[in-house]
Amino acid sequence: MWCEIGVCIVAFLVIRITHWFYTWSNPKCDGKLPPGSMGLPIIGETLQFLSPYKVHDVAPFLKRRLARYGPLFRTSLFGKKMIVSTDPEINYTILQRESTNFSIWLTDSFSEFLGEENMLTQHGSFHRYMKNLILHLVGPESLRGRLLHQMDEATSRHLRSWASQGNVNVKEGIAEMIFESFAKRLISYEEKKDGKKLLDNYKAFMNGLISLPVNIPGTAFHACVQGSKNAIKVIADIYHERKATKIAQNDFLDRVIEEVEKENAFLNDGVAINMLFLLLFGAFESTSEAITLLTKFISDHPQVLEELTKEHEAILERRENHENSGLTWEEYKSMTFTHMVINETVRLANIAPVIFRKVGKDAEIRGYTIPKGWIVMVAPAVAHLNPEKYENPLEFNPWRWKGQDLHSGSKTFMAWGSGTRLCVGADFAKLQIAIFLHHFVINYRWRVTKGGDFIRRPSLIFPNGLHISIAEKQK
Ligand code: HEM
Repeated sequence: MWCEIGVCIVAFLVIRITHWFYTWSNPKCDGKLPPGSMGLPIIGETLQFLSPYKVHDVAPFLKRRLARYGPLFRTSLFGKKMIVSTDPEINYTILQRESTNFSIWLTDSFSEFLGEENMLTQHGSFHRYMKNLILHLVGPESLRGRLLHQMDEATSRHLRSWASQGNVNVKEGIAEMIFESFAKRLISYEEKKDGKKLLDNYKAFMNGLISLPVNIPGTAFHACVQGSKNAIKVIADIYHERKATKIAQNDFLDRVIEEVEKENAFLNDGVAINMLFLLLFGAFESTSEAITLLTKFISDHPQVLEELTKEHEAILERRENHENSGLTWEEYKSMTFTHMVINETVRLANIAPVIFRKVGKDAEIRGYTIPKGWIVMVAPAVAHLNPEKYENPLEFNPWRWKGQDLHSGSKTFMAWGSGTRLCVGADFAKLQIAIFLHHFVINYRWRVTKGGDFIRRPSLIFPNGLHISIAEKQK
């Protein structure tokens, strides 16, 4: 009898598990789902998606499914049901329809600590208000005014210090440089003086940002959550102290507190602190990745370095007072080849290789249903590396941008995003890259000594940094 009961239990379990597998693999939908595979229950195809590769090419995960299912397919990643779009038209439509059908979605690592009160998940008038507020910090007016001068001074000072050391890891050196000047401008934080390890906590946060959401000590996800909590705590302490003491520091935090204290204020303490945290993260990590990759590219392509040097030396020659005057906005705007190099770098870097949106209501696209509650993963990197749009797409060739509009995106160039969520820091990042190049190519001799290899998961990682030897040019 026990034996029969045992057989019944096993049979029951087999049926339940088979049923579970079946319903997982064939999700219900009022319409026709795009083709694809949901992978294993819960983990879906996350491990395949995160498996590292070493070329600036379309991720093998996407390539294989694109070949098998076409540009729109279903899968499951990070425990969520997903539709992946690699098609530029569909990507564009989805990113334009933010707030109506497709709202922003953050991986569990992000939302775990940001909660509901964060600027990224805001919509409509509140989102527009936040964007305008941030533009006071990094918009063209601010860049043309104080920031250009501050960034110019900080960059030239850091490069001099690199040269006095003789060697530097560009990835770390640039990240520290941008972190230092941006944290100062944002909340008057100085790592050396305040010593609260804000930068280290950011690094822990970034390392686990795209990882399986397993919050157990020892996992990247756990370190990520801890790092973000610690970083937010440092920022919150600075915020509350400033609010209590009311001692103005002439930084962005003064402005934020002014907004919070307005009658009927849009902004509250929680959103303000999260915004400061996100801005500092956005500012230094992405821009330092772009500059590191760019340094590697120009080291591998001497003719690009030569053309850049010509452009920047010509700027100096046109200046009336060579020695003392810093870079001007007009000079920056005249850097046509530099902007071609920046576009080519961000096209290949694919710093944001995928962008996520949550589906608010069922949508029909090309005869398929994108069901409410699912996540859409837009992959602009596929268009950036499409040979039909970019000849020899894996080649670093800034000249391909000649004669093209260098300052706006398109369906096949979305390195800065598209639609209402277009990167608010794009002008800041481009200016920082241009200022770096200006000093780097005019004043220094340098060569790569170590590192420069990268992996993608699919975000860009430099496991060994990029080390250069550097010395001032003899004039
Ligand atoms: C090379 C550098 C950078 C790249 C490639 C980049 C790329 C992007 C992309 C693709 C988006 C759109 C995300 C989406 O649609 O969900 C975005 C949004 C954003 N970026 Fe950047 N970014 C860079 C630098 C910066 C900098 C320097 C800052 C801050 C100073 C910044 C702040 C932001 C913010 C706050 C958003 C959200 C905008 C919104 O929700 O409306 N980014 N960025």
